[in-house]
Amino acid sequence: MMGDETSGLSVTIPDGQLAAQAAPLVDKLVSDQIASKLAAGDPTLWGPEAEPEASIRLSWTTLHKSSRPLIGEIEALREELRGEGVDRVVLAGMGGSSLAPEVITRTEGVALTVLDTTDPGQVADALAGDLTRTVLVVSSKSGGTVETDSHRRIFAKAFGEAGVDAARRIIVVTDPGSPLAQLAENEGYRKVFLADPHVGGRYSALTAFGLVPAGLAGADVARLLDQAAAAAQVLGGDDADNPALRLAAAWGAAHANGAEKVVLATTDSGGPDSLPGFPDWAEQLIAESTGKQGTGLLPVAVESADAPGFADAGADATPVAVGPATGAAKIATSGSLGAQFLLWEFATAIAGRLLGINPFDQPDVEAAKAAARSLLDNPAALGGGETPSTVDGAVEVFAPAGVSGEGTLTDVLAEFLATAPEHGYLAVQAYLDRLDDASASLLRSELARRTGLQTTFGWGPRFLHSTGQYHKGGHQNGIFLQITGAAENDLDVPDRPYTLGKLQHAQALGDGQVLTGHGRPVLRLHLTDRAAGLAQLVRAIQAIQEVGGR
Ligand SMILES: O=P(O)(O)OC[C@H]1O[C@](O)(CO)[C@@H](O)[C@@H]1O
Repeated sequence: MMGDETSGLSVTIPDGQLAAQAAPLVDKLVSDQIASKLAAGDPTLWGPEAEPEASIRLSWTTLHKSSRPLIGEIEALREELRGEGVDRVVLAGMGGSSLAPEVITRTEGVALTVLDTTDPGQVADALAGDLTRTVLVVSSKSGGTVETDSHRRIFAKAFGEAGVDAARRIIVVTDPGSPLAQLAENEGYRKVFLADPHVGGRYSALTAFGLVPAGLAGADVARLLDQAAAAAQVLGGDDADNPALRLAAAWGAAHANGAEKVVLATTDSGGPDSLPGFPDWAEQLIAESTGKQGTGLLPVAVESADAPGFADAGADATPVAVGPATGAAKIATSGSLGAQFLLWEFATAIAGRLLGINPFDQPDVEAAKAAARSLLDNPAALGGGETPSTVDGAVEVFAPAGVSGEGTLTDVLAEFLATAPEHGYLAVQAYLDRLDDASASLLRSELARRTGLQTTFGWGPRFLHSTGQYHKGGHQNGIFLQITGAAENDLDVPDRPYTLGKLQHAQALGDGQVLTGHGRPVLRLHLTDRAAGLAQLVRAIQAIQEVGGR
């Protein structure tokens, strides 16, 4: 039964100029009946080339109905597990297989341990929790994602060592017929939830990928579907007030004016409509959907509406508030989480039409995976062959061509940052532990403030399944600061010829190679002591006086 949720959805465009530029685009979308056609699953909206993919990717518009039967199954399993004293949920999944459950559980204040990392320390911390009370949800649409498979192997072994029957503690979410579905059957895993294969990973928030881990952790996932159901009624309407048409048109108009970055901040922090972490989810949706063929929208998730990048956004960026329109916001969206999931999905798919790209493929993601694989196959290329151009304290410098990489860390950074083109961007990519090395994320605002560049921050390899597509496929005006760190205690991946630390290192070097192949500058800073190196890095950034005359 449906709840009595109203969508409460709205998109406001406080910037008068942007609103005026978006209005004719909205009118055109209305007269072309794009909203109703999208809601009805019309695969022709993105042109003939995109049609084959679109025809198997549009079931997300009706998940508020088709996912309903899942709720009872999830609740029954949750009760069964609780009855056995199992109340700690660990989720192994990358990108679309973990970002939605993370934002759902954060919004509801429910505990979920998310593993979307290859950092040995972070995985070891998750293993150190009480395994007798733990259930592992292994989520992978393709069933072949190396990070997720590694987590499964490591946990299966650890359960066994703790005297826990691993097969009873592993729940799988995957697509029908995937290698993981087969493996789960062979291993006798407790339960397999098969998701709708006609929904891509980044549109899968309301499929089993979003609902199972969040529901097992205790989130009210039925309410989420009620919220989406109320929103669906509004979002499928060919009406100039349709919030998805307004959002897509505003992005499209801004992009046409050279503002290809959308800066995302939640602005109702702690309030009744607070959606903590929503920008991290939206980041994948927007970047993987639109960042291709040299165009796209670069999402820049920032700390708050007061943060550099949002408060002082220049002509190349549009600040978007998730929540009330505060400060410099040029666009603001509000509504419940279930409603906003659907709003942003509709808006992103429609923006894809305005930008002339297929919003359902991710043509450049595979390149980094292949580069990492080939490095793992050739261990000599991974280990120690490179010589740093400089070592400053706990930081080894590996500079790109054209940057001397000499002098102090501050000199190196200033020289590197000066390579950014006007209205380019800086991507900070930290292959570290996002809990123990959390202070690394502070580098984003420090660098944005000093450079005036739109600056993204991503944990590696998590961002490879999110903004990674855009960095290779989108507007080619980024510069890349990679941070890697020594792994104090590495972890073996059972029955694999590599450790987690080696995999993490290969992922960083592999993605660096691919970016370099695209002609992008990549500076890698390797921290031989993580805490000391991070502290040193903050001080070095604070000492930067001037970057390329900015
Ligand atoms: O669910 P899977 O198949 O493990 O993939 C995880 C993520 O990896 C990507 O394919 C990109 O690498 C995403 O689109 C997806 O959400």
